[in-house]
Amino acid sequence: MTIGGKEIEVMGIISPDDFNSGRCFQLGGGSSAALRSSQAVKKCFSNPFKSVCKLSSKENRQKSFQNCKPRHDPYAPNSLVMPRPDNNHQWMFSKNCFPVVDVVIDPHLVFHLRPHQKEGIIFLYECVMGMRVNGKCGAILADEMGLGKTLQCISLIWTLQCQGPYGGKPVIKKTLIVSPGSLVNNWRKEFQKWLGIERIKIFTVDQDHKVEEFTKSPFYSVLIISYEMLLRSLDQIKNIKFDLLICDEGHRLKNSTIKTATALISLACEKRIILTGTPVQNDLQEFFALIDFVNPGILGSLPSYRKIYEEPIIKSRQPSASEEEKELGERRAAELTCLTGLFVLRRTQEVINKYLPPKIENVVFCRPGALQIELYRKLLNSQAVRFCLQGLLENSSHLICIGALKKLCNHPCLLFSSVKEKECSSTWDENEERNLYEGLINVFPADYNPLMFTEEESGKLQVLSKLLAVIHELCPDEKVVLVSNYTQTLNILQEVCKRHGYAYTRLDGQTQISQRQQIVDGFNSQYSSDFIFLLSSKAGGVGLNLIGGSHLILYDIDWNPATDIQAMSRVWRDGQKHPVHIYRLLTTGTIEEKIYQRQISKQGLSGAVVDLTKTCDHIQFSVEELKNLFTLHESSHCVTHDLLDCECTGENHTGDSLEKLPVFRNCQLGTHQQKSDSLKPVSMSQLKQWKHFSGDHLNLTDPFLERIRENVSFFFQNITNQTTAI
Ligand SMILES: Nc1ncnc2c1ncn2[C@@H]1O[C@H](COP(=O)(O)OP(=O)(O)OP(=O)(O)O)[C@@H](O)[C@H]1O
Ligand SMILES: [Mg+2]
Repeated sequence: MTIGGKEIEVMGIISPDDFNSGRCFQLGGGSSAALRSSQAVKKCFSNPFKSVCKLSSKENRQKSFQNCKPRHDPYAPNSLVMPRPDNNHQWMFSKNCFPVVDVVIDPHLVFHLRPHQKEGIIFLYECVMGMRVNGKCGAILADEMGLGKTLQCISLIWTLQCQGPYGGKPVIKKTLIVSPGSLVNNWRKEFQKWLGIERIKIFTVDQDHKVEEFTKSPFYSVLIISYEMLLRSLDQIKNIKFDLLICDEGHRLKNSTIKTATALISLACEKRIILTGTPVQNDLQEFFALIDFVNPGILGSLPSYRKIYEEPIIKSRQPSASEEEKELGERRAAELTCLTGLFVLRRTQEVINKYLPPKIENVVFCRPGALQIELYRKLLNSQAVRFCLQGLLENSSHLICIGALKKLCNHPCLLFSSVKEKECSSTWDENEERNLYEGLINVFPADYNPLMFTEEESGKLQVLSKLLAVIHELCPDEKVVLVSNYTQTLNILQEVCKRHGYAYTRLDGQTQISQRQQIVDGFNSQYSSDFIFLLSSKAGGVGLNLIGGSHLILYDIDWNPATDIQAMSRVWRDGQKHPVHIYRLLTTGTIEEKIYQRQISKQGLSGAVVDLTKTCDHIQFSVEELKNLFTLHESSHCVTHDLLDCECTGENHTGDSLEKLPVFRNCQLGTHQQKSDSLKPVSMSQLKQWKHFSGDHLNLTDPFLERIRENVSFFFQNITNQTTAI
């Protein structure tokens, strides 16, 4: 037949089943199962006599086979033995027909491993050995935060470096680990923690230790480098033959056009592992980039992936989708999950809950101070806000208004400084900030000095100050991690520490990368005298272990729930000895409550909001939404509670424990594989199940909350691992 001027010949018929699942489009046109190495494999022709001839001397052959013993006893109790390769794998990879030898994880490591880590190591081993997907050696380990992805990788590296299934010959010689700058030394520490300093020689790149040193020395087998440094040393790195590449916090590779991604893609190494605590399936395009990075070509080209998977899946989710479209989308999503599930592994925090102490999570609604309320009203009445609500201003002007309100919630002195700064700026006259700040200065006392700020001026600061005092008094051995998104706010918090004489340490974007681990270690050490760790969530939210602290206070809220949840996970981790107390401070009735509601409502969960790189700039607001954002609720104890349709009057509503309720993730691949996922914020209905009470409630059993109740209008509380709660 002729279609569009082209002559077409029908060569065969695709079964509806193969078409609907999308299998007919995959490599070789077979089923996805054909990708598994256990199925028929293609192997380039090689001379079948070559290897036999080489070993033709019986003596030689026997000699070399005699040495082929497992490095550790596979039959010892509790031994962790890797799966043996099947016949096809042996046919593909066994050089010189060496006998198959058991690969056994070092018992020294096995002793420490949690069950999920043992499974994870087997999974990684099978992936990088090409035993799960024929001819592909990549994996994504997307376990939630704190599950010990580092230890799983270290176990893999140590094993592959000393052992292999064919004649016991090591599989890898050199490994490249790329991580965010602040985690480079954490990797070094973890290597030392689990393997000591003798077993494996690792090299970390920094200002004083250049890649050349690694290249010249035969001792080192592992190179750890930050993403930034990698770009600078790419030429040298390209000249080194790495056998294994690990990208920590690798979700940053989700955009294949950014420099770091193109640099890493250009490396020849085919055994590639991405580590990330962030769910990877929230955006189908980004998902493709990550999958294509670890296993290039497995999903075909980007245009064909779009046509076969992305478009039908997205179409099927539209309310207007026909039954047929829905069915096709679901089948394609199922096929994609099935295919990628072979080399993507994600376990949730629940698997380590039982090893962790109780976690007491509080959302604390702080009453704003009088000056805050007055300034808030003034800002809402400004011309800039009014123009925003009429849709009259430029696209981004609402962001300026939101920024000002958020600053005010943290402390009025921050707003004062911004106004003063702008007054001096040359662009002030044309700037819409002028419309926003007009007349604001008059609300401040005439002699207002931002450096002499008081705690009473900010509801949250007052609560914070009391909270620190009660922790210091009741738990003198315990420490606090104090988190903010803003350096300026951290300055204020630091000043509060100084005024009260609390010893503190600080990590923010300006902290030298080389010093970061030292600061973290200092704080975690039992000998440290620091009481407070001031942390910028943008600089240190991901990957850090701050188990020295058992109280974590989130001073401000981010649009992106993932930023907050990442920060909150820094203390409730393996190794934590004390019950963990988390306090999330919000100013009652203000924009902070609105942002919180957005985090936990359906709307906030749409799209890829659980992605750390997404900021407020990505959010589109309708005029209706802006109206809601720019409203101050002065008479409510808690607007969030008002929205819950809860019948209680704030009289200690003891909800069910959150643990009983499933928490669902927002996964673009559909509902069929949704699982509990703690990176996703609680939903409105789950929050309703939390214990909650107004600040006026009489019987507060929590001594910490008791001390701050005067400035608090409402609390929500949830305890995880309550059975062991102290
Ligand atoms: N089996 C174990 N026993 C005791 N401690 C462990 C074990 N596994 C990991 N840890 C410790 O738990 C902490 C968290 O581990 P790690 O930093 O590897 O988490 P992660 O999965 O990379 O989390 P994130 O996504 O936040 O980076 C580390 O201090 C690590 O030493
Ligand atoms: Mg990590």
